[in-house]
Amino acid sequence: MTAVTLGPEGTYSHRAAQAIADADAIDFRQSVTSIVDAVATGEYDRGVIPIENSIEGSVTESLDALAEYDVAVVREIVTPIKHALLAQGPGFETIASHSQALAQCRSYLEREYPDATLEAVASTAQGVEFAREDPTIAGIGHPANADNATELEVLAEDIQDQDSNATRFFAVAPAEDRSKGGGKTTLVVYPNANYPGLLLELLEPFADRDINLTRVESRPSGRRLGDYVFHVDIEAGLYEARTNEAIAELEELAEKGWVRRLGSYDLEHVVE
Ligand SMILES: O=C(O)C(=O)C[C@]1(C(=O)O)C=C[C@@H](O)C=C1
Repeated sequence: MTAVTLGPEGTYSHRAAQAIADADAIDFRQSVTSIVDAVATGEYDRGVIPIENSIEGSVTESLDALAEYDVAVVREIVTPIKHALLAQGPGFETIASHSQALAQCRSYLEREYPDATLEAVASTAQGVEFAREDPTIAGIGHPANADNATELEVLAEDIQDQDSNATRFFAVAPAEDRSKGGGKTTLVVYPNANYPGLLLELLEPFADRDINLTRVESRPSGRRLGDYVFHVDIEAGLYEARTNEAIAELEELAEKGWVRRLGSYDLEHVVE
């Protein structure tokens, strides 16, 4: 199986991807959208993208790509995120990392490096690569990025603002690999409507059947201000009658828009 994820080598996405693919069968792209695109077109069997972080919340580019492309979600992977500060030495002026990582270390950076320039780059490993090439740049990423790299020092470890920092990833697959088996299901709903109680009505079919929601996110539809697409994760599989009944009701409520079943899947924790 070939997989594609956010590169270069050494990103957290890369670490998560190793839960579903052999290390030598993983390729890299520079953005989440290009990963989802490469899976939707069948270029890869699987893609691994970050969805949500326990400190910083949704990875909005991923949600928007899931709403735009016809792909399946086939696995959820949760990993702890332990950030280190990596540089050639203490004389750096700029700290480069993924915007999510910079945000997850906000308090540490304000306290320890209030004068440093923060630069958002495509991924944590990309920032570390810049630090490897330039002594005025430090990167934030997994400490293993410094292994076998004589030019890089780990200046500080565990710099994230909460010890419990963790990120949830989805393994995405071509639409035909969509599965009904698994304890969770992801749906994307575009009601194309706006009236008092709409969101309450959309969620009631699940409450009525005792189906627990584990995530509800709204994203702008991009069509007009105040018009939303909802991302809903439920603790039930598409193999269950109650799930299909709830979705049938949801489809009636969203008759002017659409409901997409991204598939059912199981959760995997990656410890390191
Ligand atoms: O830059 C990386 O290492 C990534 O895999 C991306 C990403 C993210 O988008 O949230 C993944 C996990 C961490 O939360 C920080 C960054």
